[in-house]
Formats: sequence, structure tokens, C-alpha cells
Amino acid sequence: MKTADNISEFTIYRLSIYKRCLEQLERENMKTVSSKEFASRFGLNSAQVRKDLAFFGEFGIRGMGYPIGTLKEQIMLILGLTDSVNGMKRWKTVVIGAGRLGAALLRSQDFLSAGFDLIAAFDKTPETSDYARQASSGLFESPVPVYPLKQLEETIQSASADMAILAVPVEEAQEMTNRLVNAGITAILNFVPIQLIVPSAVKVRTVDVVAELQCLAYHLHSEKLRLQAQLPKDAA
Ligand SMILES: NC(=O)c1ccc[n+]([C@@H]2O[C@H](COP(=O)([O-])OP(=O)(O)OC[C@H]3O[C@@H](n4cnc5c(N)ncnc54)[C@H](O)[C@@H]3O)[C@@H](O)[C@H]2O)c1
Repeated sequence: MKTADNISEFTIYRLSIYKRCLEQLERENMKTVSSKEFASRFGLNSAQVRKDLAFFGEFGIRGMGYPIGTLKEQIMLILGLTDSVNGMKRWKTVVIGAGRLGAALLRSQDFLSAGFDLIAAFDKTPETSDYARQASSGLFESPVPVYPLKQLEETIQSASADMAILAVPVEEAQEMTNRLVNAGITAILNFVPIQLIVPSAVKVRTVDVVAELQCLAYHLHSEKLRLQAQLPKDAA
């Protein structure tokens, strides 16, 4: 089996998708699945699926396909969601900016079930932040504490936080990134529409909804151009 070091970023992303699909098959009590069946069931490219799964070696059973539970376990090991000694691994995550977006992320239960513990949030104005105001309603069972920025470094280090989610205004993003890196954070999920500058040892993944919409706009636009090009000249 290959290690996480020599798998491309795109493959790693697809593995996370495959894991979700395998969980769905498990819920349907399926035990094995062929790469072809798996691809057609979830609208995936079967050659790509075969190529990606080849990273895990030859543990597909000839004529029966892949054992679903074992494949999922292997993917979880590769993704660092479990380790072979302690089982399920938890990743301590902090959220920077507890405004509208930060509050929505902090309210979500999806992170917990996926292995990510949101242990703390930080905000320039913690008491009046959206999340702190929502939490003060008493509706959340165990609200995530929102700390002032002066406690950032100490809290991150004493809690041994692993990663950070960035949801601050654009003009604050680089400075907060520098502080996170200096505090020892080496993995950042960035929601801010800005290209962050970080040392090579720090991994940043940016979620950019506008860029995604622009990709869709491009596809709609190019399809329209393609259809126009097919029209007879006088109908165009
Ligand atoms: N990627 C996406 O899909 C997506 C979607 C929505 C918003 N965003 C981006 O996320 C960011 C937050 O958006 P929002 O709508 O939640 O804004 P918001 O104004 O509601 O919240 C921003 C929060 O950050 C706090 N803040 C300001 N400076 C800070 C600092 N230095 N450190 C910590 N906290 C600080 C503010 O007090 C506020 O609570 C923006 O950059 C926005 O462009 C991205």
C-alpha cells in the first residue's frame, strides 16, 4: 500500500468521496462491490476508481469486487481518520471568526461525526459575535467557547490544536494566518477569498464558493457558445 506522502491531492479528495459512498453501501448491508458497480452507482469514472483503488494493493476479490468494510477502513487509515493502534482519531480544530459563517460552522454537528472536534473559537469581539449571541440563547447543548484574540496562541498551544478554520474578514486573514502558523498550526481550512502566504510546511485548503460558481458559469457559457456554433448561419 502507498503512504499518504505519495498520493496526489486530487486522489486524496476522491478517497474522501469514496469513503462516503462506501458508508452508504454499508447502510444498505452490502458486503462487496466491484469498481464498475461502485462507479456506476455513484456516477463516478470507473477507470479512475480502479486507478485510485490500486493504491491500496490487490485486496479486491476476483469475481466479487472489493470488501466494503475493509476498503473503508483502509481509506480511513490513509486519510488519518483512524490509526491502527487507537482506532478512531480525533482532530482538534479551532475556528477563527465567529461571525455569520463561523457561527454556521460552529453549529454544525457534521464535523463531530467526521472526527473533527471544534474545541474553541476566537473573535475580535467575542461577546458580541454571532455565535456567542446564538449560544447565549441556551439552545446549544455544549456551546464551543469563543475567546478573545489575546488568548489565541496560549489556547492553541495548551490544547495542542491540530488545525484551524479561517472565517474572518479579508483584511484580517493574512495576519491571523501568521499568528496561527506562529502558534504551531500547520493545517488551515480557509474560507476567506484570498490567497494566503504560508511556509511550505503549512497546508492550506481554500473553500471558494464564488470560484465554484464561476466554474459553473463557464460551463453554461461554453455550452451556449457550442450550441450557437451549431446553428445555421442565418438562424444565429
Ligand atoms: N468560502 C465561502 O464560501 C464563504 C462564504 C461566506 C463568507 N465567506 C468569507 O468568510 C469570511 C467571514 O464571512 P462572514 O459572513 O462570517 O463575516 P462576518 O462579518 O459575519 O463575521 C466575521 C467575524 O470575524 C470577526 N473578526 C474580525 N477580525 C477578526 C480577527 N482578526 N480575528 C478573529 N475574528 C475576527 C468579526 O468580529 C466577526 O465576528 C469573509 O472573509 C467572507 O468573505 C466565505
